[in-house]
Amino acid sequence: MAARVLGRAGRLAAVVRSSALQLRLHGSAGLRFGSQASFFPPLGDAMLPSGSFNNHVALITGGGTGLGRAMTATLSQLGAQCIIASRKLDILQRTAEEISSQTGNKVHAVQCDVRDPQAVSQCVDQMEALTGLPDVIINNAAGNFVCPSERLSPNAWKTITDIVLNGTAFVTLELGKRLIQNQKGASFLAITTIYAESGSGFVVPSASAKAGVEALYKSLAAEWGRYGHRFNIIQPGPIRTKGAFSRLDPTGAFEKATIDRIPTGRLGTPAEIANLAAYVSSNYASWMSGAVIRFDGGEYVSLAGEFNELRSVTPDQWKILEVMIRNTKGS
Ligand SMILES: CCCCCCCCC/C=C/C=C/C(=O)SCCNC(=O)CCNC(=O)[C@H](O)C(C)(C)COP(=O)(O)OP(=O)(O)OC[C@H]1O[C@@H](n2cnc3c(N)ncnc32)[C@H](O)[C@@H]1OP(=O)(O)O
Ligand SMILES: NC(=O)C1=CN([C@@H]2O[C@H](COP(=O)(O)OP(=O)(O)OC[C@H]3O[C@@H](n4cnc5c(N)ncnc54)[C@H](OP(=O)(O)O)[C@@H]3O)[C@@H](O)[C@H]2O)C=CC1
Repeated sequence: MAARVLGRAGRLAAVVRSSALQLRLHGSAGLRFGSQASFFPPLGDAMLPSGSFNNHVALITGGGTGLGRAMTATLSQLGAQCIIASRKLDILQRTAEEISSQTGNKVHAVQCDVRDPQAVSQCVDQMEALTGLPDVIINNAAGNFVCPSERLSPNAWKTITDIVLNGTAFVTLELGKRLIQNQKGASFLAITTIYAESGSGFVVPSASAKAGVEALYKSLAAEWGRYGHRFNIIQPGPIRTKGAFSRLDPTGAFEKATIDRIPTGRLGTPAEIANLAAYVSSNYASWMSGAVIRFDGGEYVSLAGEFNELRSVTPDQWKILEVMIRNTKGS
């Protein structure tokens, strides 16, 4: 009897080993990762009641493209007057016109390189003249690319950390000081990433800078509540944008493996993060400050758990593994 069980167990161990190998080579074995996505359909409509941002002014850095554009569209649809700011004025203007014509609410385009504190100050001057100081600030602008750290030049390091950490700090401090002077409250939101928490090889300047942004926002949440300011952080998982995917997965080789490890079986969508950003920035979230919200379909915990690859073990294989485990006597 024992020999029979051990024989079956040996065969099963070979099957399990070979499944794990297949999984590593081809991305899926046993349970099909990805089929579960049908349980988690992305919804595209604005979630908050219409008019939630009436009489609100929102500044979105990097609002001309990708996730910033989606956040701008949602806030504008909900009644906000938006200002989008980044380096490329032509792209900003095109986005501003498209969104304004769809929502009927004005979107202003303001050129600003967030690495330059003087440019940031001028951008805020321009904004004050156009709309007055904002109620909502979303620090979304970023730069990134995958690169082995030993290939990074000092200027490559400086470029990313200047956009992400210094840029966020310059925008936040400039607006914070003026808001305080005017005794006006505001919601500040920073878009970071899940690896701000874990760190990650091959995007080390971005990981370091995003971790700094999180420390900045958590610190100011504690310090500036007394001025009526809330500070929150959203850590997105992978959401397809040209800006991110062309610099982080230029050949598309990692997309399938990425989706396979996401428990909800799919990438996020710009509209989903826009809804979350709108909620966090709205008065419905007026008690939320200092929060770090991971929004990644479960990717972070999936990457973290040492045994998570056992998802590829089938129910029949589990029966045999259980027998093997139960038959173990002593240590
Ligand atoms: C599904 C598959 C998985 C993939 C997706 C998973 C995503 C999950 C987590 C995602 C996190 C995402 C975080 C993000 O931040 S994405 C945002 C990406 N968007 C952008 O980066 C937009 C803006 N970017 C840019 O403008 C440029 O890319 C830039 C390089 C960041 C800045 O441009 P600019 O100021 O013009 O700088 P340059 O003069 O071109 O370069 C400055 C120095 O950097 C060096 N350098 C540039 N590119 C590279 C590279 N690819 N490798 C190495 N070094 C690089 C450049 O050489 C300069 O240094 P110097 O030569 O020493 O002067
Ligand atoms: N997409 C994803 O999977 C994920 C994205 N994120 C984060 O989401 C945010 C948006 O990224 P995403 O939409 O994907 O990528 P995009 O490249 O579309 O967005 C980045 C924006 O930052 C602006 N920007 C870059 N450098 C500067 C600068 N020096 N001054 C002002 N603006 C600048 C760019 O505009 P311009 O070139 O005109 O300056 C661009 O609009 C980023 O913070 C990113 O780190 C985090 C995790 C996952």
